[in-house]
Amino acid sequence: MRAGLPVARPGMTVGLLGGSFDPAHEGHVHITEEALRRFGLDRIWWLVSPGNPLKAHGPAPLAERIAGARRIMQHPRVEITGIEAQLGTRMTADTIAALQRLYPGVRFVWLMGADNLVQFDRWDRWQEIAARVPIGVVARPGWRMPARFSRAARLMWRARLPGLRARQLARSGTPAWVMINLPLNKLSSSAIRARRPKGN
Ligand SMILES: Nc1ncnc2c1ncn2[C@@H]1O[C@H](COP(=O)(O)OP(=O)(O)OP(=O)(O)O)[C@@H](O)[C@H]1O
Ligand SMILES: O=C(O)c1ccc[n+]([C@@H]2O[C@H](COP(=O)([O-])O)[C@@H](O)[C@H]2O)c1
Repeated sequence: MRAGLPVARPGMTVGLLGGSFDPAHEGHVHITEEALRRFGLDRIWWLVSPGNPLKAHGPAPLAERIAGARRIMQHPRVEITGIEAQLGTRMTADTIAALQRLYPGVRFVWLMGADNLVQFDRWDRWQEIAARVPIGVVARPGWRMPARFSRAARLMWRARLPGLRARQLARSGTPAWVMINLPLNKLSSSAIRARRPKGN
């Protein structure tokens, strides 16, 4: 195990929530707590990303975003990490491949809000991601239907599990994905940034 990386034993189920977290907010906390429970995960690791490859403008400095995430998300089974910066990966497919090499026997699940499923087919090697790990999608206000009818969802339709089987997701063969409905939370980082006084 590389120094500074979180610990996980073979057999454990670990959800990965990647994001800019610029800044982290209660919506992230809410989906994390729900995902732990609804997908029956042992751990969730937040992967605070060096920067979304599809976004033109870089986010706030990584250390600042990690510190903000640690202030808001405090849970014994949740770890806030800068794994992608540590591993030198930027594309999710590379991050997952590296984690699977580093943690043999750990069952990873990729977590995302429904808005991310809508653009998932534009991610680098997205089908490789779906072949590597099951995917847990959580509903987000305004995005449930666009996600359901997205290109990625259509192409992966046969791999979809019904919501009632969400707890089996981590132990399912791939490709497998499920979209769960939660009490919705309207918060977003962009709305928080838009409310900030200019220059902050
Ligand atoms: N309120 C929410 N409900 C459901 N999913 C959410 C919510 N907020 C964030 N997510 C999900 O959390 C992950 C990380 O989100 P991210 O850091 O991009 O925050 P964001 O609020 O979506 O930011 P931005 O508004 O800048 O796009 C993504 O998969 C996103 O879909
Ligand atoms: O690998 C890709 O091509 C890719 C394209 C867009 C987004 N992602 C990942 O999706 C996660 C959510 O990104 P964001 O910026 O919407 O918070 C984050 O982990 C990004 O690295 C990954």
